[in-house]
Amino acid sequence: MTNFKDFNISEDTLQAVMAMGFEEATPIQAKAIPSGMEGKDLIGQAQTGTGKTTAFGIPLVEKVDTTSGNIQGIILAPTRELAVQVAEELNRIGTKKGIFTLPIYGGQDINRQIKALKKRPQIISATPGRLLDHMKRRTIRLNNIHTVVLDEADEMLNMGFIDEIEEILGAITSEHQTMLFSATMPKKIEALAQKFMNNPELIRTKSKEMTVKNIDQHYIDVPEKQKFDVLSRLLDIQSPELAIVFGRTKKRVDELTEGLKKRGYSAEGIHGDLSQSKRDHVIRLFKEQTIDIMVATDVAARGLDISGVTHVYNFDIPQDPESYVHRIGRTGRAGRKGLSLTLVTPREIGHLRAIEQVTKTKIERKSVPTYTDVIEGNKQSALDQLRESAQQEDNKEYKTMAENLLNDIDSVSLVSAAIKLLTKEPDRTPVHLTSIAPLRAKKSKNQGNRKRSNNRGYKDRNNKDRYNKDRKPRERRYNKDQRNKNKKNWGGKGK
Ligand SMILES: Nc1ncnc2c1ncn2[C@@H]1O[C@H](COP(=O)(O)OP(=O)(O)OP(=O)(O)O)[C@@H](O)[C@H]1O
Ligand SMILES: [Mg+2]
Repeated sequence: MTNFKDFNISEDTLQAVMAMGFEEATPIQAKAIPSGMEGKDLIGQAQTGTGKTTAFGIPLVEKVDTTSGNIQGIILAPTRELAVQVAEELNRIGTKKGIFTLPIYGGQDINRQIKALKKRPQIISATPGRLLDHMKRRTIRLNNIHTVVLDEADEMLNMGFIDEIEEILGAITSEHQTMLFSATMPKKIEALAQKFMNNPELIRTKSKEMTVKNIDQHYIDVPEKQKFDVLSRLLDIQSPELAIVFGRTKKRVDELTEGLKKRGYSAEGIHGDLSQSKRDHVIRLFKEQTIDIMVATDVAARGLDISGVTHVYNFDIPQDPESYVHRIGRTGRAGRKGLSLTLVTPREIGHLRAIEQVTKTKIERKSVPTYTDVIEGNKQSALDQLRESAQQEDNKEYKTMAENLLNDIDSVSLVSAAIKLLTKEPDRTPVHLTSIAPLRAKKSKNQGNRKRSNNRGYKDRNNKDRYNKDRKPRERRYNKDQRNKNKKNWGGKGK
């Protein structure tokens, strides 16, 4: 066990970290903070949700010269939301020292960013494209950089950001420390490390599996055409507090979101074709728990730390094991429990096995929940609801009516009728999704090098806002209490 006091860090930073509620350092923090503070180049790999941000955040903040208003540290992140989140965490760590981290990302008005830059941030947390834009306009200069962090380094390569990254790293001529962090470090990272790092120390936390143990991982073998009904049933039975549903393409995410709304769930979608304001709005609704379900492409697979996500559903099996690891890693963070469920069509079983092999995890098979399972669940919910209500004191005004009724009808018949009335019928509103082809298993060594593909939802162009911003999410058909029960077999999270 390592306490933050054991690191040789300033009182200000120590206090800031205490205020964040951290007591002990996580294993990656215990290893990476001392090396990082020595100024070594390092590659840090640790499972999702284990505190990598603070692992690089503390050494970075500690190195900043507070008497200077120059930009001294750069963090590169693959998505805008992650750049923002990392900046927020760095601002918490640096608050006592008075260190300001500014997020810089595409989709936000560049003039607004130029204005914010006048406040002299010492650290920038950026997506590569927009940072380059500022470098070209000379609104950001990198001549005083002493620390560079690549968060989710492998994903930035996957997304085809290699040219941008090389251009940015090549432009930093001052002596600097470079740190790479991710839960997955495929081999292709080595080339980047060799080119831009100085004898990097490889820091890995010991564990056989690539995924955290506190996520129960399941899959269901189901034909493509039945997937949506199965997802609806799972949502009814498991009644997740907060769930992310991953779909393969932007179109898929749009269709899934509409389908879920049609059936009365409170869901919103997020992908790279939406305007930044819409993306921000959806993330906010989800964080505030105004909506229960966020439907997303892989744009939300990496790094996002939203507390309270209990369930991750892979409506479509992820493209590769790395994507699987990161997607399911949106739950089970900071030691909490989580559940993931992947829908796999019969021809994709080989692909699932490949994921199991690379991640060294066993994904447990579950059978397709039946319509009867849902009804049984709803009956149980109705019963629990009745029981709870009966125990409350505020039913007095109904007592005379009840007594009169009981004079005419026997009590068993009466209670049976009440349960029947309270039992919700599952919503079977027809929903049509465009079919997509199954994914084929591929060897892990051929993975990666994906071009920045339209399907993965990262492109900044075509920012169409397909949703009416003012439209409120529809009320979910079942209230949470009703759906909270009967999840023993399904690992639901009742309150
Ligand atoms: N020492 C600690 N004690 C308790 N909680 C911590 C500690 N360090 C970080 N956390 C919390 O753990 C959560 C996950 O941290 P973080 O987002 O840095 O994980 P990560 O390893 O970067 O995950 P990912 O691979 O998904 O990006 C955050 O909510 C963070 O505040
Ligand atoms: Mg992270």
